[in-house]
Amino acid sequence: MSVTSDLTVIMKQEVGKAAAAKVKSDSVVGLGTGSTTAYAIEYIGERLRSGDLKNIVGITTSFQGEVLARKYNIPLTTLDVVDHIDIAIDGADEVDPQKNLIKGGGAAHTQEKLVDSLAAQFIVVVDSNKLVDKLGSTFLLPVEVIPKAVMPVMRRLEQLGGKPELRMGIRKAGPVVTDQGNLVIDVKFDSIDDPATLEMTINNIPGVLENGLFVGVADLILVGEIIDGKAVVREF
Ligand SMILES: O=C[C@H](O)[C@H](O)[C@H](O)COP(=O)(O)O
Repeated sequence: MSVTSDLTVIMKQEVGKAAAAKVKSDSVVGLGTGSTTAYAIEYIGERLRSGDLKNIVGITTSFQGEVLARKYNIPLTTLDVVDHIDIAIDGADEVDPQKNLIKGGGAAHTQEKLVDSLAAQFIVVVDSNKLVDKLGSTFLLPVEVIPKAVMPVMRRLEQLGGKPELRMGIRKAGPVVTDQGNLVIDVKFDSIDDPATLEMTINNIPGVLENGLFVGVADLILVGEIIDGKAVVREF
């Protein structure tokens, strides 16, 4: 492992721990997806085990989250059963200064948007590499589509100025299939000037289930940074 990736892991751990510390007893907790949230789930599990945290239930946003929650003995519920979520913790692929996000690097953005947007408080956990001045600068925008809609949606995304490509699996011959059984188109936009409009425009294309723009959803961003060789967590 390189020095850079070692530091990234430390930033992710610290920010995950800081988010887990914000969970209160007797609450419903949205559990996001990804390598940073995985640390938050682990630390929530540790707090439950030590007795520092009591009587919480989690709502997961992916198969990955479900496996981790079970591993750390976090009781789970669903949105069929509860009518509110007190706090949700989730990662992001890009965060802009207005707290708008691109998510979906793990193809989980559809369930994530459902859970994160229902939470009374949505906390985002990222390392400092995820901060951008403008969304779309470093990351492609993920769009989940039903399989039959791939070609028409790609053509429409091109008309909107994007360069779409179907997400292919790593060590899998074929496309990535989401937890809902759909496919993901990743789109490069040269400049996302109006994320709110783009989010709505893409979601209006027939066959699109959800895209990875999260505009006006996040309440608090926790950023893991390395300052003078030490990991610190900054909030905004
Ligand atoms: O679909 C995946 C999610 O949106 C993740 O929360 C996002 O990709 C960030 O993941 P990580 O913390 O692994 O960078």
